[in-house]
Amino acid sequence: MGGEDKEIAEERSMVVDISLKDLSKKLEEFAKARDWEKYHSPRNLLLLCHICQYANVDDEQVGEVGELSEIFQWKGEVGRGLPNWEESDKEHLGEELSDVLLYLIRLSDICGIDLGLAASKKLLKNAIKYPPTSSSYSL
Ligand SMILES: Nc1ccn([C@H]2C[C@H](O)[C@@H](COP(=O)(O)OP(=O)(O)OP(=O)(O)O)O2)c(=O)n1
Repeated sequence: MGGEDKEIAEERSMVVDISLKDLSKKLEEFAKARDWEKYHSPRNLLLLCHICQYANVDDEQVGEVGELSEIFQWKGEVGRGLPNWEESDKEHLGEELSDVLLYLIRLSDICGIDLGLAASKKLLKNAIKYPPTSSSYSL
């Protein structure tokens, strides 16, 4: 089995409940195997993640958050659980959400930020700022 086939077979058999750290490691391996580490600078990753890039007038590229927004464009308000959406649309949404998550994880890793730890600390900070019994604040 070739290197690429082996990588794909491993991905298929992967457990679903994966940690941010494991994803981070997989992204590092993915970039290394393709010699893409040189492209994964913080600035490039941020651009790939969310900014519309115009290489020239005929070549418009939308960052991953842009692609995510396009899915919801013209759909109006959407109900919880996405009732009436085609399965293929839901699958597409999952892919675009994943692209955003993966670039954020890679950006964090390249910047030396432990995203799981940072997010846990932020959750705690949020809980202190907005106590559950308090009704005196409004969003
Ligand atoms: N320099 C790159 C390019 C891609 N990827 C990975 C991370 C993303 O999860 C995915 C993004 O791939 P594409 O740029 O091909 O984007 P899409 O999959 O969204 O394709 P398209 O824009 O054609 O819908 O590939 C990466 O790590 N580093």
